[in-house]
Amino acid sequence: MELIAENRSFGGRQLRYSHRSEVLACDMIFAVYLPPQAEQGPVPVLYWLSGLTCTDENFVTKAGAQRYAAEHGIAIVAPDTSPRGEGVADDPDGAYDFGLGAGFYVNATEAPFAANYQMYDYVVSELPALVEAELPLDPKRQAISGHSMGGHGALTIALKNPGRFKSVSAFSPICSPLKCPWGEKALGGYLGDDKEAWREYDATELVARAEERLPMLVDQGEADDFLAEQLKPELLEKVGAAADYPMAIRMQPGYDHSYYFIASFIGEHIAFHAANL
Ligand SMILES: N[C@@H](CCC(=O)N[C@@H](CSC=O)C(=O)NCC(=O)O)C(=O)O
Repeated sequence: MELIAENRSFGGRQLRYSHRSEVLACDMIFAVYLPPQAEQGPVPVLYWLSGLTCTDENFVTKAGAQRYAAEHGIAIVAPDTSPRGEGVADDPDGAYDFGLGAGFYVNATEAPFAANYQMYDYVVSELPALVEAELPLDPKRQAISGHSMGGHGALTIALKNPGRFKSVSAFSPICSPLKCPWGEKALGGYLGDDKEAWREYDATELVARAEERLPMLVDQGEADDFLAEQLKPELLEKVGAAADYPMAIRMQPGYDHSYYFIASFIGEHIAFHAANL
């Protein structure tokens, strides 16, 4: 991997790398924040998955997470949200909710997307192996979080990999892609018409059959324009209660879907992960 940008931040380093992804069959860019504690030895790591239209940069420049990551001695790895580059298939109409910037953290099986859109394997396997080999990260202390499409990614990846993460959190996650327009479009496009395959990437389905009980924190703004149609935290809450899965779902009055919301609570999310790492 090649270092392409570096900025000192809260005593640590905000880094940006490019690399060739074999899994995605394209060049990729990702961001890493290393707290000052990483100078002394391996530190725990939080993976952050961003939402629709984002690159690795939205979270890094807007969330204000570095202050809290430095305070708690946690590294943050923030990948891009889809494969990139010439030849990578996109939404035929250039829509923002499918294709580039909208990989949904699944392994596509449908042509032409299957050639590059393997974001689940990229986030679960290829990227962690790369950063663990090159940077002072402790693979035994991992957590995962994300926003909207990335909240769906964080919840599903944590639930599908018991024993891997110490905690999971999400801001405004798409709680059931099986039951919302964003999810129906993306899972249909990447996985085809067989909804059995979709169930493997739906947090409500995965909570219902989960064996592990992972500390889980979800924040959702009550003034979020996407809340009723796309996000539906009530579905996650209902299945969590039925499965006796302990989760904190906090409705936050007045907050919308933006990074102003994320920046307001990212400190609490990082403290939550720090307490479990
Ligand atoms: N219509 C909007 C939708 C894009 C949007 O709101 N993206 C969110 C994530 S939504 C769910 O995954 C986001 O994080 N945007 C980036 C940002 O920096 O705010 C549009 O295209 O404008």
